Amino acid sequence: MSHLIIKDLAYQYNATHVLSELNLNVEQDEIVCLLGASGCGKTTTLKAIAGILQPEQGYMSIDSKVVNDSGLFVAPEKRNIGMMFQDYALFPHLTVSDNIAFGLSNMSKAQKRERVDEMLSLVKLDGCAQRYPHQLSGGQQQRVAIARALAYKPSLLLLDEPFSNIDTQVRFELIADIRRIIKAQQVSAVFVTHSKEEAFAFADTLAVMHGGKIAQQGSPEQLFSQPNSKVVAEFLGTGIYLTAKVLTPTEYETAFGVVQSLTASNTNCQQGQVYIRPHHIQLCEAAHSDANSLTILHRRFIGTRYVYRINIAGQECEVAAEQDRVLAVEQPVKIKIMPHTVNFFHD
Ligand SMILES: Nc1ncnc2c1ncn2[C@@H]1O[C@H](COP(=O)(O)OP(=O)(O)OP(=O)(O)O)[C@@H](O)[C@H]1O
Repeated sequence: MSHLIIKDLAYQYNATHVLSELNLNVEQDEIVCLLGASGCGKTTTLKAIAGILQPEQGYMSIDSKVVNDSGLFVAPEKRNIGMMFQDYALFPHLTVSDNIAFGLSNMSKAQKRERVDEMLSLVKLDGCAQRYPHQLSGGQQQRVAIARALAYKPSLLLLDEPFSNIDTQVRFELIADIRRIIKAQQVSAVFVTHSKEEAFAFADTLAVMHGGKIAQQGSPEQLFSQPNSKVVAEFLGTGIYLTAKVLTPTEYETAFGVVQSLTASNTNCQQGQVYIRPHHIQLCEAAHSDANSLTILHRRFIGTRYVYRINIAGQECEVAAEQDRVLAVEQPVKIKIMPHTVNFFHD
């Protein structure tokens, strides 16, 4: 049985539908990331889960307890949810220790101290109990925020862009740490970001939102290699579309040769488009310029190698060259599409 179940959720702001027919499942101990373009409804979904917003319709249960249904709405404070937001939201006038203890009611002083010490050790801030938030780095403040959110053992944790204020250099270290902390506490979590890199690093499962719904939910690998729509394919990474004719379940004819797929498609369509990601395209030198060759528009050094900007079928993309060869701008080149699990979308 899933820990969080959302069925057919709808919400509107001032008669504008923001969420409609939204379905989402979060398993016990699972971290699900809501991912999507700005304004697609991620924060609204979190607020609906928290009970800060009352949905127009829909069913929702948390840990087998129904919190939303027709004629039923459970108040936020009765949902046993922990929250963590991008701006830390720590109380500036309280010490780290008092911030963590803030939500702990119905506990003796000794129990509170024990729980705070346990949380400080979990987030590796043992020596910082008496400091104030302004005496901590951004990453340390987020560790306090997660300690506070987890201190009263919530049933579900909601995180809204918790890493967006953190310096890029330490961000991925913090992401790995907070993931470890959440896993150690065996709590289910819903995390919101617009960064797919953060989503890949933090979540077990991604749920890509589009048009107020979940367009697809699955593992990062599944969504990246088998997107169910162009929206999901494009959101998870750049690529180009090539007009394609289905020759066999594993072969697609394009203007750049036959593209081999490593998995068989079960489409009945003959005609459509294949979405090719840059890392499946290889550039090779062309002896001379002809109708089938392309031209390098720009060359960029990225530390370990060069990437080249070319225009393929009217779409610009950056691709790597064969082996370690260095190619020149305006040099004629050909492309080779490597065999891979091809994403085919019918017309
Ligand atoms: N209080 C509000 N009143 C009216 N419209 C709102 C309100 N809050 C959000 N919206 C609108 O609802 C839509 C969804 O907003 P939401 O904040 O959920 O998106 P989001 O996916 O979290 O975006 P972002 O990634 O930019 O934070 C947007 O079009 C937004 O302008």
